[in-house]
Amino acid sequence: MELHKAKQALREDMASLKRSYTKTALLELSAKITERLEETGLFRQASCIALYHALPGEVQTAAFIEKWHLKKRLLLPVVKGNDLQLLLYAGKESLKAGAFGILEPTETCQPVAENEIDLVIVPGVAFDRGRNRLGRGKGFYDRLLSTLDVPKIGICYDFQLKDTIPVEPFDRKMDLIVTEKEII
Ligand SMILES: Nc1nc2c(c(=O)[nH]1)N(C=O)[C@@H](CNc1ccc(C(=O)N[C@@H](CCC(=O)O)C(=O)O)cc1)CN2
Ligand SMILES: Nc1ncnc2c1ncn2[C@@H]1O[C@H](COP(=O)(O)OP(=O)(O)OP(=O)(O)O)[C@@H](O)[C@H]1O
Repeated sequence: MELHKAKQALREDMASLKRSYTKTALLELSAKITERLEETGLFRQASCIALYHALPGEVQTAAFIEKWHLKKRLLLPVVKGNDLQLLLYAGKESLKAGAFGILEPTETCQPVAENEIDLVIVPGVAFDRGRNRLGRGKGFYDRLLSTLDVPKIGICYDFQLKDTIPVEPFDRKMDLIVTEKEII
């Protein structure tokens, strides 16, 4: 299927672009991105926020999570079969490496009712100016977001932001995209 191939090609382009940045450079950009995120009304007004623990190459969130987790309720995803479950983050000791090596909350962490979630912060491989998102191609976030009627903010590096990306009917648009250079 053409669209599928175009998505795959874009994922490969992004992977090689990311390799041209050092870990330190990406950490500095991540700090700028999360500073901008903190200034948005959606973030300031939210008290219960679903976030993610980053993989290398994604916008890094570890410092941000530590900064905010005593001030707001933060949820992190756990891969359960084909779905993501969101559990309440309860400090570093409550995390362990799960599917794909991502730090995930353990079983001791509490689930939170969907209607209590105020905001979802979403990772992505690429985004576009129409606020579309391209993920890793497993549909985890597409499925999660299709059942959550909650504002979504995509965070990415400026080099991950394209004019347009391939979109399929099940892809969910973001309400906002935050990069180190702009908010869309
Ligand atoms: N930080 C972070 N957490 C997340 C996601 C994410 O994209 N980023 N997810 C969003 O879905 C879920 C996990 N899904 C993932 C899906 C694929 C890969 C991954 O590494 N894929 C490899 C290919 C490996 C394979 O095919 O087995 C790759 O992309 O190179 C990682 C996470 C939940 N947590
Ligand atoms: N709401 C949904 N319900 C069931 N399956 C879905 C849904 N959304 C997407 N999928 C399936 O997930 C697969 C992957 O979709 P896509 O390539 O858009 O993933 P992605 O958005 O890049 O990845 P991810 O959401 O994991 O970050 C698609 O083939 C599609 O069949």
